[in-house]
Amino acid sequence: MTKETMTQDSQPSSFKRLLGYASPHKLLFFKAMGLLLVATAAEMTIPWLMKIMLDDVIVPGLASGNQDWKVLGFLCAMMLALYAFSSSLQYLQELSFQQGALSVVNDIRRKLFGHLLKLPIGFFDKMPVGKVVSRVTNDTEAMRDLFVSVVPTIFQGSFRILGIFIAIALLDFHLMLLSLILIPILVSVMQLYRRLSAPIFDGVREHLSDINTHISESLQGMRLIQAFNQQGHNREIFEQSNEAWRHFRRKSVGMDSLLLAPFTRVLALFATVMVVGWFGRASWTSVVEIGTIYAFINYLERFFEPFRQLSMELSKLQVSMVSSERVFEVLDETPEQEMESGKDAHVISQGSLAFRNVSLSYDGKHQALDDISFDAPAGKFTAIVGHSGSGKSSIINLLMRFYQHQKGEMLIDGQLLSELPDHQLREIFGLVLQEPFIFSGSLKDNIDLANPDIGSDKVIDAAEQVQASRFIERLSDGYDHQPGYSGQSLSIGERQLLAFARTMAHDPRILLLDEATANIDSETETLIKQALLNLRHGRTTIAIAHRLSTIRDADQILVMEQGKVVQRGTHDELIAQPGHYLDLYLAQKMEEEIRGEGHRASDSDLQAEVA
Ligand SMILES: Nc1ncnc2c1ncn2[C@@H]1O[C@H](COP(=O)(O)OP(=O)(O)OP(=O)(O)O)[C@@H](O)[C@H]1O
Repeated sequence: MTKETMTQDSQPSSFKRLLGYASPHKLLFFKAMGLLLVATAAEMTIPWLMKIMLDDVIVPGLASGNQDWKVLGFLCAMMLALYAFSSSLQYLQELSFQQGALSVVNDIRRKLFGHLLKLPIGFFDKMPVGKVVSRVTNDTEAMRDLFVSVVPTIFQGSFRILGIFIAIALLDFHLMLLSLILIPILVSVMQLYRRLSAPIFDGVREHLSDINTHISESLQGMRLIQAFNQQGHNREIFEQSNEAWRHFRRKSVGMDSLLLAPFTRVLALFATVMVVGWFGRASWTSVVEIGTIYAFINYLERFFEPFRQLSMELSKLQVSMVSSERVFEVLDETPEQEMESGKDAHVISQGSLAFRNVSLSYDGKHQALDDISFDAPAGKFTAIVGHSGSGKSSIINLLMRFYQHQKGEMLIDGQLLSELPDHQLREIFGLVLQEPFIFSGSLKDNIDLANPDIGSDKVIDAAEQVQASRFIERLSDGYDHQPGYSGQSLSIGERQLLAFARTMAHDPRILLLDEATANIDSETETLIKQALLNLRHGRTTIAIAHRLSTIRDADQILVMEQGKVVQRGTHDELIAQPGHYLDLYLAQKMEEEIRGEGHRASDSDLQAEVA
């Protein structure tokens, strides 16, 4: 199915679905529609009063030379009062529609964000941050228009058209029948507009979201852009997206002004000619009252007004339908298969882990993990090393249930890991990422993560145990310090220590560490090493290690290569045999020597150790 046909076919169901979101606020919408009906009825009565004033008061008064000023004044006052009444109700109905629409958008945004939080990590691999942001903000905002202007206009327009037909029928039934031919013509043009404009509006939204993606990526990578002198290149990419957006937007404006507005004007002219012709023919046989002609022309003008308004709303309708589809597309993504939170937690007393013939492929083609088996005994330190892309992080991804493996099984204390409810799984594992993420909020907020079981004492205790308290207490506002967006006011080492404190405070049974590769000064490095020792104490630990110097004390080291475990043993065992580990070890030693860090192991030490 092409995108175009998909957009066409899915619109009615999106429309229905969107209306479904209005149902919790139906009272507000019914109130708004009631007000709109009364306001429109009051407004529609004005030409009829005018007809009465002309035909029954003014014309007879002119003929008899005796105007009835009292009735004339009364009718004028009635018309003014009706006009004021209808205008006030119009204001109130707009207010109610706006309130209803804001509530609907609020509900959709809440649902969308809640849904995003449950989506598997794989979804975010496919969809860039900017696009996701665009769906939660711009697209939901565009959906608001549907309730604020499209639905009220359709409703009011239909009511007006019906009222006008009744009024015209009362004035001249045959002419009403003749006017009916205008309806299928107008409806067909609107259909044509809908078909032609859907892909154009889709293009507008798509390019807008490309612009957002590009802006958000550039802002996140601003340091790199400036450091690599990429400003010009970035501006070019941005200008391309912006130009593409302008192209589609211009097309959409062209559609509005070319197709709809002139067409309704031509049709209105044709209708006026038809009416004049009709009355011209009628006046040969009967005397037509001037008020009737006035009312007729007035109603006929009003007849085109709803179509003109509807045609203007059609573009908004298209935008909101396209936006709704984009929002529903995200809502229809299957959330991570959630193990029921009510399900009984398993008893995990030891925290031993085992992989049995586990395989994982992210894309169905390339094996990231290929038939992996190992045991990580309770309370012991298991380190994983290997070249970049060998599959180290994939092991952590599977344990945290960020991705689903295709073969094999993972066990925790001899029970299937897949049977553990989500909430228990995430409590058991403490994850420390290579690049610690710092949320906006205070240092305390970043340690307790709003967990009600973690009080201030526990926060301070955790920070002390991993030695983060040293830098925190040096700050004038201590634990209340706001480290800024992504923790920018903290050094890399401080961010690491803060992440350790966070994990320590949550007291997990099993630690999953992705060791930081960033260069930190030797004082911070010593601090971090000590903090890690404290953090690992009494916990099963699986650590991805990039620097072999940090894993000499590991109880076992798994060496990975192209998704397989190719060697396993302790540091001493592994450097005593040829293989990947020894190669890695020698390469790193050499690198340290070259960087002048060889004071820890001179050439002769190295050779002695290897021998
Ligand atoms: N989200 C993903 N989608 C598709 N492929 C992925 C994804 N994550 C990793 N891969 C691929 O799976 C393989 C193993 O990646 P993994 O991240 O586990 O390696 P790693 O040893 O941790 O590498 P590094 O040390 O560079 O972090 C690589 O070929 C990688 O390109």
